[in-house]
Amino acid sequence: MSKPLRVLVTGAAGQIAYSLLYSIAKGDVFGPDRPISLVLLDIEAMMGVLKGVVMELIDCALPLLTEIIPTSDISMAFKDIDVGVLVGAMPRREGMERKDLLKANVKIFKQQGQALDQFAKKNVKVIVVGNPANTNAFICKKYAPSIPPQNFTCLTRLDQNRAQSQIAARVGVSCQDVKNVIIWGNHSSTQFPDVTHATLKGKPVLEVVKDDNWIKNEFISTVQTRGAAVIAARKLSSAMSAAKAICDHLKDWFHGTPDGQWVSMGITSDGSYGIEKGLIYSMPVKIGAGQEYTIVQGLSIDDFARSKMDATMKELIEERDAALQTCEA
Ligand SMILES: NC(=O)C1=CN([C@@H]2O[C@H](COP(=O)(O)OP(=O)(O)OC[C@H]3O[C@@H](n4cnc5c(N)ncnc54)[C@H](O)[C@@H]3O)[C@@H](O)[C@H]2O)C=CC1
Ligand SMILES: O=C([O-])CC(=O)C(=O)O
Repeated sequence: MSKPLRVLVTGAAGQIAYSLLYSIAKGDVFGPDRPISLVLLDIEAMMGVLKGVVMELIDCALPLLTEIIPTSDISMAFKDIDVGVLVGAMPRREGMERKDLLKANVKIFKQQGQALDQFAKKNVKVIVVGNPANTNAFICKKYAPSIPPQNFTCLTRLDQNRAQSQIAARVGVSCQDVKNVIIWGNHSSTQFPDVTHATLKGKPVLEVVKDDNWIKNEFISTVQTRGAAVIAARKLSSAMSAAKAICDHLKDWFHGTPDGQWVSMGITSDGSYGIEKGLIYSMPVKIGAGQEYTIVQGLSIDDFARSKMDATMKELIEERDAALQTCEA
C-alpha cells in the first residue's frame, strides 16, 4: 500500500460534504489502493455536528480510511495536505445570484490561500467549490504565491454533467454517449455551455439534435439556471450532484482523461481563446497520466460563441475587481 494521501475537505459539516466524504474515503476518487488521511475543517460552532459526521465515517468501516482529523484550526487543517477540496462557504438562497455571495465568502478564500501558502505541500491540488467559485479560486491563488497557479481549479463539472444529461435526455440516449461538451467561463448564469464540438455516439451533437433554436435558447438557459431551479424546488442548493461532480473532477485530474476526450474545469487562463490571462475561467482540458492538464487548442469559435465567451469573461473581470477591493479593504 502507498503512503496515505492527505485530503482536506472544508465545510465538512455541511450538505455537500455529507454526500462527498463517503466517496472519497471509500476509494472511488483516488483509487482502490490509495489510503486516505481525511482532514475535516469547519467553523467552531459546527464542531458538534462534525463529531457526528466523524462517527458515521468510522461506522462505515472503510479499509482505506487510515485517519480522520476533525478541526476548526486552519493551520492544523492545511498542514502538509496533498489535496484541498474547498467547499466551506455560505450557499445562496432563492432569488440570489452566486456573485451576491462574494462579500460574505471571498475573505474565507483569502485566509485559506494564505494557509495553503504557509502550510500545504507545494504540489497541493486545490479545487474550489464555494461560490462564487471562479472568483474565490482566483483569490485563493493570489494569496498563495508559492504554489503554482495551475494547481488552483474551480468546479464547473456540475455544469458539464448537467449539459451532458440535458442533451442525452433530448435524444433519448445514456449520458455517457455524449462526449466533449464544453463549459466556458464562469460558474454562473453567464456561463456558455457549448456543444459545437460535442459528439453523441461519435456523431456531432448538432447533427443529431437538429434543432439549433433549442440549443441556442432552451438548452443553454436550462444549464445556466439549473442551480437556481434546484434551489427553488429543494429550498437548498444542489448537494448530491455537486458532490458527484467534485468526484468526477478530482478523479479525472488524478487519473487522466480518456483518449480523444476532454472535460471542463475552471483553470487559470493563459490567454488562450482571447481570455484575459490570470482569470479562473472554465475551459476544455485534457489530462495525462502525470496529472498535468493542457487546454484543448484550435477549436473553432463562431460569432455566437465569441459573444457568449466574452460576456462571461466580462462578468469574471467585474467579480475579480470587486473581490480584490474587498480583500484589500
Ligand atoms: N461550484 C459548484 O458547482 C457548486 C458550489 N456550491 C457552493 O458550495 C458551498 C457549500 O455548499 P453547501 O455544502 O450546500 O453549504 P452548507 O451551508 O450546507 O455547508 C457549508 C459549510 O461550510 C462551513 N463553513 C463556513 N465558513 C467556513 C470556513 N471559513 N471554514 C470552514 N468551513 C466553513 C459551514 O459551517 C457549513 O458547515 C456554497 O457556497 C455553495 O453555493 C454548491 C453547489 C455547486
Ligand atoms: O446554484 C447554486 O447556488 C449552487 C450551485 O453552484 C449549483 O447548483 O450549481
